[in-house]
Amino acid sequence: MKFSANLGFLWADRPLPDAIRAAHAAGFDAVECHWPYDFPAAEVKAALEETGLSMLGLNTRRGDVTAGENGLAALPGRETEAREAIDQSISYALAVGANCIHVMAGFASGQQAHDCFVGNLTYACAKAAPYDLTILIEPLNRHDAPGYFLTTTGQARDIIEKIANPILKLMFDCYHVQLMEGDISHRLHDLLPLIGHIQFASVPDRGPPDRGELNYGHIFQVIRDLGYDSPLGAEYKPQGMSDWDLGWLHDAQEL
Ligand SMILES: O=C(O)C(=O)[C@@H](O)CO
Ligand SMILES: [Mg+2]
Repeated sequence: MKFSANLGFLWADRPLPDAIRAAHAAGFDAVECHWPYDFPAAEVKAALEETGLSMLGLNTRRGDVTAGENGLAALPGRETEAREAIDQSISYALAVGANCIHVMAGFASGQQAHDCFVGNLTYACAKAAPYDLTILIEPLNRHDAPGYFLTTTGQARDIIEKIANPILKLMFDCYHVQLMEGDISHRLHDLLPLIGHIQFASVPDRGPPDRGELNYGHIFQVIRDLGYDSPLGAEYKPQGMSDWDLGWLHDAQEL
């Protein structure tokens, strides 16, 4: 199996080009990031070319982070900013050769927020379609992101089916799904046609996948047996030296 290092959490203390080099040295097959915009795309692209890794995905910017914002796309009245963020993410993705853009919804609720999110995602799909990019939406769990608009795979499925554009897909983050809904194996099976990317971390501490309440040895085999062969995103937060032991990676790459 193949694995992507999420550089929003792994080697996050380094400039993004150096984090890409570290992921390559550690044996990852690909990388992905959160918000790369502070780093010149040319430097990121050069590090990708030097290592041979591809950048799987990046997120739209969150808005006013100092005010606690976590995305703009479901915020009624903020459509102009949300669409600028989408445009920015597409430009950056094209500059570095990234495949997927995660359009972040933000903290909101209700029908107006739903309609706003659908409108902005429809815009994102129309803008991304000529470039063979995938637009992702990701349910986040209520412990880490209380008040976030998108929280369950059912809600994401409804939105994806309503927009009905094949480039709009689900980011299935096993960590968030376990915290909100559980039943990971059945959900992976049922949602497979809608899934554009899979991420993972231990539950509940968001550490490496070789501990916690989920058995990733089993889940990785379920994913493999489903015929899903894209790299899986290691999106976890190492907290101590032992969390940098990547034995799990080399074992899972043999599956
Ligand atoms: O938190 C996650 O999970 C992510 O995948 C981020 O990109 C969004 O906050
Ligand atoms: Mg995630």
